[in-house]
Amino acid sequence: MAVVYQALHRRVSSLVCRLHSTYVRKMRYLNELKEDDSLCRQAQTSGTFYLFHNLSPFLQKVGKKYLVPQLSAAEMKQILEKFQEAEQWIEKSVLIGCSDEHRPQFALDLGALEKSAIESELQGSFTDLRKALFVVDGKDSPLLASAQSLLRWHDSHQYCSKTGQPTQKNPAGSKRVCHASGITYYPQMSPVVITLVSDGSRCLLARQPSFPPGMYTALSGFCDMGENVEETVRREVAEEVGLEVESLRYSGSQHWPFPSSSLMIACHALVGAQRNEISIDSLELEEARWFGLEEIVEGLKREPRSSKQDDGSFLPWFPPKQAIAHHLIREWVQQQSAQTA
Ligand SMILES: NC(=O)c1ccc[n+]([C@@H]2O[C@H](COP(=O)([O-])OP(=O)(O)OC[C@H]3O[C@@H](n4cnc5c(N)ncnc54)[C@H](O)[C@@H]3O)[C@@H](O)[C@H]2O)c1
Ligand SMILES: [Mg+2]
Repeated sequence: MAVVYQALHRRVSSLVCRLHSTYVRKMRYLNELKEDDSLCRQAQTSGTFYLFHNLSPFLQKVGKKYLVPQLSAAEMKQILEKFQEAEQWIEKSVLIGCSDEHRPQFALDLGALEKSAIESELQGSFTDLRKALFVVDGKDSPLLASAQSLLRWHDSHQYCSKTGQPTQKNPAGSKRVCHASGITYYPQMSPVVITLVSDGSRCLLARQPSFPPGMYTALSGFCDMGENVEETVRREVAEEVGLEVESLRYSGSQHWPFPSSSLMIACHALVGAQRNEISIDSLELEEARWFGLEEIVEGLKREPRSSKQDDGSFLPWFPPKQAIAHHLIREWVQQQSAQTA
């Protein structure tokens, strides 16, 4: 009876869904896959798979382009049959999206297999995510970033933190359950604010000692428990550069996979033009300083490689367009240019 009811429910849902836009249908379908384990198991057999090896995504270089191949379940089966360690591989996959035609997309980490053997079988290479995000087509970057974050979360949540017993993932990978304690764990992200501080005519960028030479970016910091976004912005700016924010404006947000999974919340903040003396927290920052419009415009044109000078020093350059810091800096340029026009 339950099976008949479920089938009927799906049929009614699909009829209702046809009345909705492609986007709404897609989101409803993905949600169903997360909630309905048998539907998700079926979907695995008709889905496509993005591959990772110890969290590095699989890429194929074709000419000058780096492609992110998606393999069908049949192709996966054919390849993985050759590897003993790959038994029950499909159960380890996690749902990461679906095409407009409702072909589900999964991600799978093949870290249990020998990397070079699987690379030669697949004719491509597993590439560090920090490199991969910046060489693949723009539409593939967010997918790789969120897939890696989800795979990382599963890898580090295999045991219940209360009982120490193994946790089990659902087929979609949208949660893990400890059957001993009954606790359900959901994938987690850390909220982080990123703030471009301006004093009205200049903006403030900083460097941490671990940054590549010459790179400056906006101030960032993890939200503390109980804080709202405004409080984190004010605290981080006070802690890191000793300034008091007078007003702030939300700009946008981005999922960021480094060092694990963060939700970057980007804001513009204003400090008083008379109260703009920087005093840096030298435990976190190596340098922080004000940049004028011209210097920012020049810096945006520069690439890391072209920033090195003959004497070995580096001219300032800023994060690439894949990072939300880049958009904050561009927005500031537009705003300043409009003011001075
Ligand atoms: N996408 C972008 O444009 C962009 C730009 C700048 C920074 N970021 C990201 O923002 C993140 C945070 O910036 P930050 O390093 O200046 O933060 P931060 O100023 O809060 O300092 C980091 C320190 O905070 C502590 N901390 C508190 N909660 C933490 C948590 N949940 N996870 C890890 N550490 C925690 C740790 O001691 C850590 O060393 C960085 O990891 C970086 O990857 C992204
Ligand atoms: Mg910081």
